[in-house]
Amino acid sequence: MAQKILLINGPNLNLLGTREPQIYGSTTLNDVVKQAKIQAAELSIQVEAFQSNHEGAIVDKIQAARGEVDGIIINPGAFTHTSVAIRDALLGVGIPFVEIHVSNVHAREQWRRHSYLSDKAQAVICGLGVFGYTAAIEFAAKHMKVNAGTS
Ligand SMILES: O=C(O)[C@]1(O)C=C(c2cccc(Sc3ccccc3)c2)[C@@H](O)[C@H](O)C1
Repeated sequence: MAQKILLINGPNLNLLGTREPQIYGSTTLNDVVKQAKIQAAELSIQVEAFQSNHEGAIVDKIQAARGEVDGIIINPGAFTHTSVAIRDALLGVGIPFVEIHVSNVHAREQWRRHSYLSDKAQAVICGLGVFGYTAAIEFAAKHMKVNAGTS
């Protein structure tokens, strides 16, 4: 039974690879998603990718994933540090999730060190650059349960 993972990227990540390469690298989000899907397919995992600059759209996507996916990989971007709504949506649907950050948020501004999600995440990956997405897919393949609703 193939696993299905929802990959969510938050605000401004559509600009990944186009600006601030010294912090976020030069790989575009499109390339990250392409690579994630190739890697996942080799692990018999289907990846659905979603990016939005809007908090409510991310909440709606998480709610719609209930019973549909076995796990969520989320880079919330700036919403990491602000969004109780995304926290509540993730807790509400009960889908295990991995929080990922391209940069090492703990080596940056103080305010980036707080996440509204980390204490509820299965894992938090940060500072690995876009390899963090690769690591997250590998983790998901091994640790995210197959949801009965996705048979
Ligand atoms: O490191 C991350 O992946 C992070 O989640 C990603 C972020 C992020 C995502 C996209 C853009 C930007 S800032 C930016 C804006 C335009 C062009 C390039 C970078 C920050 C930060 O808001 C977070 O604090 C950290």
